Amino acid sequence: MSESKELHSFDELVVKALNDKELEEFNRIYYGRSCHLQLDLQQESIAIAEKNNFEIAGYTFLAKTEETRSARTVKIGIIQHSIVATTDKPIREQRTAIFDKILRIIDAAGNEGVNIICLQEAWSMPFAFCTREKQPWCEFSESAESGPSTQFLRELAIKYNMVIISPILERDEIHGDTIWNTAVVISETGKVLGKHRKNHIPRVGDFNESTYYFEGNTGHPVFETKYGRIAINICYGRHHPQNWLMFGLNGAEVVFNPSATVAGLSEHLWGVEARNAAIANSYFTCAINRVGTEHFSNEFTSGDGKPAHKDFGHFYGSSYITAPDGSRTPGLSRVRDGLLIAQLDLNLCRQIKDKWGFTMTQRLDLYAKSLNEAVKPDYKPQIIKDI
Ligand SMILES: NC(=O)NCCC(=O)O
Repeated sequence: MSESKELHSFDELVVKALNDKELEEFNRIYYGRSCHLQLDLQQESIAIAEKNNFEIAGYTFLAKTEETRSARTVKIGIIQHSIVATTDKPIREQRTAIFDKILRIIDAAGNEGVNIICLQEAWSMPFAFCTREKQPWCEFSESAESGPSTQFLRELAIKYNMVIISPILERDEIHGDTIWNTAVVISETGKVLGKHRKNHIPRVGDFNESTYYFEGNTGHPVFETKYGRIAINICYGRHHPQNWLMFGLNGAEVVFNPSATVAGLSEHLWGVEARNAAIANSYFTCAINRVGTEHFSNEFTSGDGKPAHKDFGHFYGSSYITAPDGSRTPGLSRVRDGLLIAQLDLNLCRQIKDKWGFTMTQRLDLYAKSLNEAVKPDYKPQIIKDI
């Protein structure tokens, strides 16, 4: 299906199909709130979005007023975008074209006073891992501490007093020139606060990422920023509840899920996993997917019986944000670049822990013991047979 024939947006489909009363019921049952609380956006931001052809949307999540704690209001931004130059162009040209696009979107976010922003997985390059070719794609890899993406974003972080999460293809020159799929956290002072390397690497369909990099070795770090405690669960890690759990155990209040995933594979899972993680762990989650179809010069196959092809399929965008109570924003478009902003009160995390008690009742001690047994070579699964 060509891009123009792609469904524009799941939410648009629903809004078109339902009358006002039905839509209110749909929103209540499906999104956990009868109407979405819109965030008033500045005219200037809307103008930047129109001029540069990206969608901009903003929503609010409220928490109860507490007597002993003041509200901890923070504005979160997530960005989905397509690549700009074709994948046969020189690397610097491809990267600079993406930087130019992202600059405009971050300008709009800065204008909105966004405090923390996250880009999509491997945002500064095409998602070329489907090809299994090492050249030229490995050349997009860069130092997390001082590479072109970090240098570019560091200036914007300072300019807008914004924490920026930059998921890139990392080259670790100190440790054997190894390549990693890494999210770099840049603080509002422009300092690299730290990084997290993708824990779970897919081996499904055209996602041939294990050809390029290995499972991450950075554990489950939570970054204590000026605006709140944040973590990053990179793409395929969202299928693993334990990965989400560990970020929660380390105290995350917002977990970002920068992703790259395609329509044929995962779209029916997309609305479920990050949302479920928010519910199970009483934190906010931000699911971010890239958008568009990326074409490559040489055809490839992935041992899945599909005929050889030159594109990955359609990255369906649809980025969204979920609160700890399970309510969520509508998704961004399936076909357009977009900036989604949410104003949240982080106090909601503890309020939901108090209400539902999931962190209290999760029986970590029980599971720690059971898992310890289950990984032993002589483990006998606990099955009771009717014999
Ligand atoms: N980038 C990535 O990990 N994609 C895997 C496919 C999926 O998780 O939907």
